[in-house]
Amino acid sequence: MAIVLGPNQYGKAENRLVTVTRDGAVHAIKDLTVSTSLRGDLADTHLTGDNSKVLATDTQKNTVYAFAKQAPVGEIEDFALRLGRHFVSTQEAITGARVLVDEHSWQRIEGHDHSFVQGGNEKRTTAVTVDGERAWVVSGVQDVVVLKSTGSEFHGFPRDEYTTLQETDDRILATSVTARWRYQGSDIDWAASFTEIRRLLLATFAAKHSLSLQQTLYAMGEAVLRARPEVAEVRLSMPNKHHFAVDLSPFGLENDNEVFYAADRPYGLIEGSVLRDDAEDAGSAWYSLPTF
Ligand SMILES: O=c1[nH]c(=O)c2[nH]c(=O)[nH]c2[nH]1
Repeated sequence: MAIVLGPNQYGKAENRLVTVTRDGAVHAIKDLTVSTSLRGDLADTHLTGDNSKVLATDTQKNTVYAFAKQAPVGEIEDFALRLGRHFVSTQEAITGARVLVDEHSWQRIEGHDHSFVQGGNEKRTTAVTVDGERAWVVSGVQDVVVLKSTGSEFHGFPRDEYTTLQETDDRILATSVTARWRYQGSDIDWAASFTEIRRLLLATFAAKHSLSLQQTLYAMGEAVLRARPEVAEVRLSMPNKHHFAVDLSPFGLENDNEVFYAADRPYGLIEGSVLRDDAEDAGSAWYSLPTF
């Protein structure tokens, strides 16, 4: 038996980067969390401690900030591609890079040139994988909390000796959508694509009469794939944020689907992928991404 080194990568995780673009008195900000990971001929440092091929994680961090100064950050996909290609093309031992960027949302305070309000927890995300000459882009949106107060049913499920859930033809449906979509190619109008995909996801959640959150999940992915040829696959992770109608009968009151207990845990967790059956292969696009 021999013991060998398996897959490995290393980098600087969660660099917090904020840029201010000064267009006269009117400023724009970008608030990003950037993680870099490099792969390649890295056995020496693991086996002997020889670091001659190890571009320090501190250097990777510095590169993120220097790149933000040297050219406009632009769309997160472009920024991640620039960084990933830089590491692979300038370090002989480095054959692959993974760059994750989360963009935190800020909105201008109405009428103000340089004051902003944070737009909640929602994040726009990208995960760029560079492997030699090839690159994969998986972008997404995280923690988009949505709720519909009707248009959702759940019934027809099996009843065994442990089943207590009542069937319902009218319930609240609420979830926090995390979606990631894999692009085919990298010559894409990232901003327009993101805006439209986010709109399609929300419009479908709202419009689809739901018989299960699973059905809603599939419909959301399908809507994106039907409308956006640049997307090969959509992965969705959607916690079912249960809202239970409160039993008001002890107080002599009827609850006509108006008063709910919003449970925070446990929650159903519905996850799935919707994809084209002729999509180009995913390579290492999803490798070590925090999706199922
Ligand atoms: O949309 C739903 N899907 C389920 O699988 C499920 N299970 C459950 O208890 N409630 C729900 N709702």
